[in-house]
Amino acid sequence: MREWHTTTAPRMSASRPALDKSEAESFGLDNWRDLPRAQMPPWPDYSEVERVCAVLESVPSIVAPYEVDQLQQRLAQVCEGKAFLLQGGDCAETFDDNTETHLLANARTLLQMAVVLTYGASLPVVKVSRVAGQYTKPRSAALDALGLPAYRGDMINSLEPTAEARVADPQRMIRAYANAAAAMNMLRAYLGGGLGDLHAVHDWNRDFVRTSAFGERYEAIAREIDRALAFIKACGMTDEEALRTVTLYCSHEALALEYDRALTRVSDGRAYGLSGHFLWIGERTRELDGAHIDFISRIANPIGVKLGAGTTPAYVKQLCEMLNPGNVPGKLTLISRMGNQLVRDKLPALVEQVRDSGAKVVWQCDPMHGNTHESSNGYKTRHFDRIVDEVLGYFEVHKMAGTHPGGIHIELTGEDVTECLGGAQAIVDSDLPGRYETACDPRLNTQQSLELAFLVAEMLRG
Ligand SMILES: O=C[C@H](O)[C@H](O)COP(=O)(O)O
Ligand SMILES: C=C(OP(=O)(O)O)C(=O)O
Repeated sequence: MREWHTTTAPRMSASRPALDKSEAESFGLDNWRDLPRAQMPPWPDYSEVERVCAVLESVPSIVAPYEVDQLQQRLAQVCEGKAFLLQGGDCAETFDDNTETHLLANARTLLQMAVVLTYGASLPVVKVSRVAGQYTKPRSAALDALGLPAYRGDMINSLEPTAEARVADPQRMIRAYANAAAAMNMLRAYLGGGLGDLHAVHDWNRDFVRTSAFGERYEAIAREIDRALAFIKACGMTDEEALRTVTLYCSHEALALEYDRALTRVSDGRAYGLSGHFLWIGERTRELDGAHIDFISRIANPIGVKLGAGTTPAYVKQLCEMLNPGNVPGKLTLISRMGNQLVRDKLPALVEQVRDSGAKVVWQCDPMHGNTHESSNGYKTRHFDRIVDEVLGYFEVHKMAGTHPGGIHIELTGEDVTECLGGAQAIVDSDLPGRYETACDPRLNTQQSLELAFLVAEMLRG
């Protein structure tokens, strides 16, 4: 817990499922069931869903309430302009890729980006991974290009292109829970054991340092960190524990509401969605009178909502009132994803509305989802230049408004994939088939992610 050491012990009371229907009702935890619901998984047999949920209601949760509260406090720092939020990970986690290698590679990439941002911008960085639950995907169309039911994430159906594999299977929620629990268990073990140890920043990616133009810049930062560590040690000020350990929070889109509801627990008189620390609602499911916004309004977690280019100031006003009636800093994150061509036109009115109303929000930029196109050879891709340009536009808008550009939200992987174009490796259309491995949308690879971190650190300094 490098950045925010506290002397007060966290609250450790255990959480439990709602005692009965009336307690659940008092929190409104099931109101969403009677509301219109976009992107409903096409469950063939709802009684099977209910049986699965009964199991999930009694299992240990993925995260603990005190961690959720702690994240909200850290996001309050972001809200006040004293920290930066870095969120990233796979577009869609898969059961097959839930391996030690993949999880560590993704975590390392996020931690490296955080080092670049922390050092480059002299700001604490709150690190949130898209992990341990990012198993559902909203889709634009019910059928895919082959005419099969669309893949909706491993929690719902299988990517395998057969009609049988694409049937929504409630048992997959149990597998998603087991995979999420295993992922968190492993990440906690490695993070506690020194995965993010600042003394080892040189070792995190020797290949990257050897092969990338940005490797030398990264190594230069690592050398400076070494010197700074030697200095504070010489002054007798080293808090070894703070330098060795790091907190990485987990997050996912709250899309399959049955899953997130079944993992909701009560603690100290509040209902927590303990399937993850941070849950967000996507662009396709954010209707104010819809099921998703209702469910997320009932839980005590810090929450986010994606905002596309069609979002109006009136919508944002209502959203803030509904999701953060107490105007608590760190509770609500607004994630703009407008595309580089629209961010400068559409975001200012939203930022000004929020600023003028006094609503306390964390602003975050997702420069991925508004910048997707099809390559000449038929791959869903994104160009690095457009991603950078959207982040630039987002910084410009906040500079004009005098508000804090609180964070970024990225789809990335620590693998050397070829899914997004451009960057220092100058990936072009014909490179895409080389390692195009995503289950849904294209992710930045390690080099592109670090390159972006350097550019964002410069924007934050500027
Ligand atoms: O990750 C976001 C969405 O799930 C994804 O962009 C939807 O993709 P589609 O338009 O191919 O359905
Ligand atoms: C689906 C996602 O984004 P959006 O809702 O912004 O399209 C996502 O982040 O996975």
